[in-house]
Amino acid sequence: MTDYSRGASKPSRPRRPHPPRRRTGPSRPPVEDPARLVALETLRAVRQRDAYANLVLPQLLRDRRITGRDAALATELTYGTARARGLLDAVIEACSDRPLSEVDGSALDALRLGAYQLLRTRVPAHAAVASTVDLVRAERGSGIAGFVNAVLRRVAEQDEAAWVDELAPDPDNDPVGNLAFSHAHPRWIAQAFAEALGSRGEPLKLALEADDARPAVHLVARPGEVTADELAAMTGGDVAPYSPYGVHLEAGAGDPGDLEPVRERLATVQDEGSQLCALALTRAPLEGTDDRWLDLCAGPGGKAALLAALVGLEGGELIAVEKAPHRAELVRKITSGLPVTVHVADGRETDFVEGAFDRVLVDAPCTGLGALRRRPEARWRRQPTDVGTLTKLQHELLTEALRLVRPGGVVAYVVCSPHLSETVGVVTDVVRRTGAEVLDTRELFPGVPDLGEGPHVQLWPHLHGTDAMFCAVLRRPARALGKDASDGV
Ligand SMILES: C[S@@+](CC[C@H](N)C(=O)[O-])C[C@H]1O[C@@H](n2cnc3c(N)ncnc32)[C@H](O)[C@@H]1O
Repeated sequence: MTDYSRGASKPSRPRRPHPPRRRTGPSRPPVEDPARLVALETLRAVRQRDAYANLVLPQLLRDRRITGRDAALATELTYGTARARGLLDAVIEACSDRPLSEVDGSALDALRLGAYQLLRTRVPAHAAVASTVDLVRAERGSGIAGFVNAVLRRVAEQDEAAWVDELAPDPDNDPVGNLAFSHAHPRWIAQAFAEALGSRGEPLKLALEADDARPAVHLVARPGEVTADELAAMTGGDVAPYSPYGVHLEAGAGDPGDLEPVRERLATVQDEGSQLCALALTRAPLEGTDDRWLDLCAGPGGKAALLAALVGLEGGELIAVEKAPHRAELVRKITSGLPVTVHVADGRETDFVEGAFDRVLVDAPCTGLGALRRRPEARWRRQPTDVGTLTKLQHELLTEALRLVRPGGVVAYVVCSPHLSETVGVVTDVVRRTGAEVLDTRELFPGVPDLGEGPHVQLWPHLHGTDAMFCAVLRRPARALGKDASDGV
């Protein structure tokens, strides 16, 4: 039974709270709860200035020298709250006497943080409520604190499953809506997953569940510098199941940037799915020259570093193109010492001559729906209207890649999204326009199970433990490209 110690009375539906008031009384001692304070500040930055939680939080932790258990708690609370926002908001609204749009922004941040602890952590209910209310009181005074207290007490009356039963769409009438609600995904994203999986049942449930869990950190060992076995021994991680260069660290194992092999640039953080897609490009059989590779959308450079290390072992070179100057700088940094030339340019309008490259990677800008585990607030920020703009750019970049690769050369088209418009839709249309040959990409993912009917590869967190990366490998035919090839879309 919920413990309402700290002298609180039985929870009841909140009455209309007082308007925000400036504190006028004697100043209160600062709240000694560094983990929840940085969580709250990060959630505020996400709400107020569209910040990225996974950039703001690590910086705050460093600035305040928060480490160990406090850092782990702050990370769990911040990312968990940001991920579950839609579900939390529905419960908060059901417990409040007003629509969320009328709730003070900082009260809403605190309510989300408190509701997350109540519904999705083992923090005792009284501690979740009291610690959240204390933070609000210290910052905003007792009027808003009273409102937050009252709402959280109502939230605490039921567990997550009971709230889902009460508030989620009926599973018989709207199975996708029901799963979306209970796994804290916007409906349109759950629908996109359902279409890619061909399922509104168990596979969709497993995919959403995996997408809602905290992901393990994956490292990639730099080829020629260290093996995956050595890297695993150095970091205490496990050798990855599919990538010969991959190592998995335990979820929440601390900041991987602090690990010696990462500091020494023997390894970098990279999802195993990304490693496999970059490797698929290198594994496609090729006749003739094979020493000039192109990465057409290179920033921040994870795949460029892996490709450059591999082509460098054979005496070749990688050309990396990136449109955003600051991201091109990141590519320069991560690939320094490797045979790479970085160009700041639009990949659709480079100066390269037609057919200049043997292999080309198009790791195209995308919705990122396949990496929602790693970008906690992204699912609530992305809009269905983003898809159309991106697919146009994806078409144009893939078409240009097929022009820049030599006849007989190969292009890997990769997106971190399972959305069919960004994946099969783009590839099918470009293949139709250009006459490019579609390779059975599954053969370029040796040892990886559950790759479906092909010819393209769609990875999934629940099947492969990777981000939901899509990869299609195409070959430029020896004859001229289709007449529409240079028209784009
Ligand atoms: C999915 S990210 C690439 C990730 C990268 N390959 C890696 O593994 O680190 C897509 C990149 O394409 C860049 N980009 C967007 N539009 C572009 C364009 N027209 N030409 C070249 N790069 C572009 C974005 O700035 C972004 O850095």
